[in-house]
Amino acid sequence: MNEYPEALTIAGTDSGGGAGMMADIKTMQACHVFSTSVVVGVTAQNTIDVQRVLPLPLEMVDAQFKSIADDFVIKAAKTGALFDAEHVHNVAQNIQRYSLENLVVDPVMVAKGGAKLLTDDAIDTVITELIPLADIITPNLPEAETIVKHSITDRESTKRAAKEIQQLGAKNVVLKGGHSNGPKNDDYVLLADGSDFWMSGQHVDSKRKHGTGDTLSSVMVAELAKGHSVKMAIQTAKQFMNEILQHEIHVGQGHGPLNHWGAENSNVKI
Ligand SMILES: Nc1ncnc2c1ncn2[C@@H]1O[C@H](COP(=O)(O)OP(=O)(O)O)[C@@H](O)[C@H]1O
Ligand SMILES: Cc1ncc(COP(=O)(O)OP(=O)(O)O)c(N)n1
Repeated sequence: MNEYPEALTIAGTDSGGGAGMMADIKTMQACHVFSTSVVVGVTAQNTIDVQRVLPLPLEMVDAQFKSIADDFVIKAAKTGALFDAEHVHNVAQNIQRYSLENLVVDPVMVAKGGAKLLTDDAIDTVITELIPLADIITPNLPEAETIVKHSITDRESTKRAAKEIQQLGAKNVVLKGGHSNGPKNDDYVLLADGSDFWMSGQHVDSKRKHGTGDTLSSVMVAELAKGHSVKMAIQTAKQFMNEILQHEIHVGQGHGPLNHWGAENSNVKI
């Protein structure tokens, strides 16, 4: 009988199948990890835009956490879009109630099309309640700027921001460079022991990048669930991203989804 580690995504759905929880589940499947899910909210979304957002009642979120805790052995988990302060608070409480370990926090704020997936007044709750629980946090550049409340313009300010986010309580910080304007897509990593490094990625000029952040953080969750180190999980995630960006699929008319099969016959060890 095959055994697969069990992991959890706590996030919102994307009806278009490219981002959010759908990207998480597809990624973990590609990494040979079994993904369970707590749906925090539902979006009506496609590759063009987000048309509607509906956070679920808190008691339904609680019920899903309980269902999972009653049955599964969750080795690693991640958070994605959490929508508002009430839901961020609820999720932080449930993570502690069920002692979820190996937590990757993707502090999703805005979708690529510009739709808000976190209200402005929820930022403080993310900072005070969720970030301190994170084993790894994976902000993109605008999210990191919102958290540290200053702009990030170069490598020095990137490093300073990562340090500030670590001081808020996240053990390891991956500051993603996908929104930088340069020819490179380097991500900066600051580990719990204070060591740091840059992960490089050649810029891929593509419209089909919907769900990049979800996919990157989900590989980390999958690799942590297998028992790999934080450093290895982060490096594998970047290799996976670099690989699948080379293998576009043509779905939808707007910002198309990534190809989660794209690393199948590659050298990426998943
Ligand atoms: N055009 C691109 N070429 C290469 N790598 C990219 C590109 N866009 C994003 N990435 C990589 O994808 C991952 C997700 O980054 P980013 O797009 O910044 O996150 P988010 O989806 O949360 O905004 C990072 O590792 C980033 O470097
Ligand atoms: C429901 C939902 N969650 C998260 C996102 C954003 O995902 P991300 O990986 O940052 O991808 P882009 O939207 O930036 O392509 C989402 N859109 N929907």
